[in-house]
Amino acid sequence: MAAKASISEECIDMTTPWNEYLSAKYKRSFAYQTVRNRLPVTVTQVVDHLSRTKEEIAQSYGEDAQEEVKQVIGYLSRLKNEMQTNKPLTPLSEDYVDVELWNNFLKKAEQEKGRPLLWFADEWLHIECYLYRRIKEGFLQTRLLREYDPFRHQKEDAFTGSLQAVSVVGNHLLELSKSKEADLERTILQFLKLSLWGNRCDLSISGGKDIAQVENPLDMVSKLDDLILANDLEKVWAAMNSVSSKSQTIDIIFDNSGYELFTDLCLAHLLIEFKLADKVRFHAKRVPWFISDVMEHDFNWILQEMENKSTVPCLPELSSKWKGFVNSGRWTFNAEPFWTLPYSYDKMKEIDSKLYESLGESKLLIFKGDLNYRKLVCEMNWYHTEEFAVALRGFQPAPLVTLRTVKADVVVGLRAGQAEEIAEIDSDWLLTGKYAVVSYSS
Ligand SMILES: O=P(O)(O)OC[C@H]1O[C@](O)(CO)[C@@H](O)[C@@H]1O
Repeated sequence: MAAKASISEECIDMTTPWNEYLSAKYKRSFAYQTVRNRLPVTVTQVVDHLSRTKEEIAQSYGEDAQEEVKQVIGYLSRLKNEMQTNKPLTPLSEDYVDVELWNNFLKKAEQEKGRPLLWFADEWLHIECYLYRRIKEGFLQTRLLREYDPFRHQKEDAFTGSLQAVSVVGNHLLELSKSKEADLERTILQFLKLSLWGNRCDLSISGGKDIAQVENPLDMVSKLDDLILANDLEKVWAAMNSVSSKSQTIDIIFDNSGYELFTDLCLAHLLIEFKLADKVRFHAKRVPWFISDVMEHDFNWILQEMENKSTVPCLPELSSKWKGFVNSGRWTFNAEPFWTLPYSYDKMKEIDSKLYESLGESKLLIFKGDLNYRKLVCEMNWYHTEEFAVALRGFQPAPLVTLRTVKADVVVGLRAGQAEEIAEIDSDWLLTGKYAVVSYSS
């Protein structure tokens, strides 16, 4: 079959049919809005940022970096054009750890479809992941900017803009961990909710605009329970509180930097302090991803930034504690390439059996955020009443939970009639992060 070129030929004026994969080919879907409007804006913002900061970049990376910035800008402009004109997805070419895996994926998809993948014809998950990986490729084509993260400044601003909320949560955490009378279950549930609602603060949904936690988060989370549409928090607590014969390791698969990362680390702190885990393994991204996702430098930066913030006394204290967790191996940081491949998690066993087996050693896997959710439920337009365990399609290396605010039009595990009731009062309910789901499966 020949690859069609124009978007108007490719796209159908309808919503996504039930039990189909989400795709920009359905014009009345969030996938379409994203590929048509939101992703080009993301690319433009990177271009603007590079143009604005090329002198600063040259100061840090050397004079030759100015030319390389121009080269990346040219590359990104061509990439945007490819997307906007529905061109075929081309193989990756630069030398990098995941190139073969990505190219195998693209080749296999082409064989199956009898044509290359197209921006407006194929699965949204694959397309959106591919865009972020191509942005990385623009930098890989340079000599000096291979490791440059064009979203780093936004991620750092997001944390600095949330300092007030960070300080409230940080003080509360220190009080609780020093208190002899803290109610373990209540405390863990509260911090699970802080980490859940921390996922509202992501830069990809806000189109990269400043997003910070400004409300008092302790007041906020106590009022939001009605907005958790599927709520397995009690089961999560039971899983954490159990003594597993396998291990006392808990894994957190990170989503965003900034305030959300801070809340995840607070939760990890309590897991160690309250002896619910003897080790917490973090999993993050190896390449700049969905604007605000955590990378190793973001993790290191937040610990350092906290150490330097002597105006907020709880932060240096927490930083020193957390650096201690890292140095003693009770916290480990991993950035496996699988997390920035396009695959949904039902494919992990086949594509990265080592990672699957390693996750299998865990007492509990905590998946943060919307994209992890999309990958868990294979990004299919399931009926909203479908069971979470069914949507996982066999992905169950260990007991797992998703802490996700709803920012894409896929959600499962609701009771009959619930989706219709919410849609009646809030037509955008799937897209704004106002609602959340906490779904557990063992
Ligand atoms: O940071 P999160 O929670 O994974 O969200 C990523 C966001 O990016 C999107 O994928 C759209 O670009 C949304 O579906 C989602 O809201």
